[in-house]
Amino acid sequence: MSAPPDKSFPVTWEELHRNAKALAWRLSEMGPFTGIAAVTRGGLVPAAIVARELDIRLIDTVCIISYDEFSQGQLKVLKGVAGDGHDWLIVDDLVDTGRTARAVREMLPKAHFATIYAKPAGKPLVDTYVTEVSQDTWILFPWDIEPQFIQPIAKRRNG
Ligand SMILES: O=P(O)(O)OC[C@H]1O[C@H](OP(=O)(O)OP(=O)(O)O)[C@H](O)[C@@H]1O
Ligand SMILES: O=c1[nH]c(=O)c2nc[nH]c2[nH]1
Ligand SMILES: [Mg+2]
Repeated sequence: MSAPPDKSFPVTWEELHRNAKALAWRLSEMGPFTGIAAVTRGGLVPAAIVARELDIRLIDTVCIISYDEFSQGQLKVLKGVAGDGHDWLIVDDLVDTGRTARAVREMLPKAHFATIYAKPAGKPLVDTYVTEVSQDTWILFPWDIEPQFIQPIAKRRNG
């Protein structure tokens, strides 16, 4: 198991819900969208929230493996979506290096690509996002974490 980057950005379920709704508000001024392609697995929860807000019932998945915990591995596409993405919305939780977004965009070039979080390297690949996070920060999603004791910052600094 590789270690997480030093800087982390933990996200609670409430924050995620709020930010996914903020994304839906922005997207509600665009479209309308025929359906949503959720990029698994991280895009599944945001896609469910956006689908509920925009009353979209047609949901498909683009299934991609890119990271093994914190390290980027070989990109593997397990499943795509038919068509060129015209009038479709792609939803993922975040763009980091942009490698996943690039691969999905090649599959569905006409779709609108939306994420909740964007790091600078991936930002140009996204049409709509809510929050920018610095490149050296790891976003910790609520499904990947649980509450536990953590050292005060001063003690962490002194080794
Ligand atoms: O911009 P990139 O550097 O390509 O990184 C972004 C992608 O990495 C994560 O997926 P991951 O491969 O970890 O799979 P998961 O969604 O199943 O957690 C995240 O959900 C994005 O899909
Ligand atoms: O949970 C995650 N947090 C991140 O910051 C990230 N970047 C790529 N893949 C990621 N997964
Ligand atoms: Mg993902």
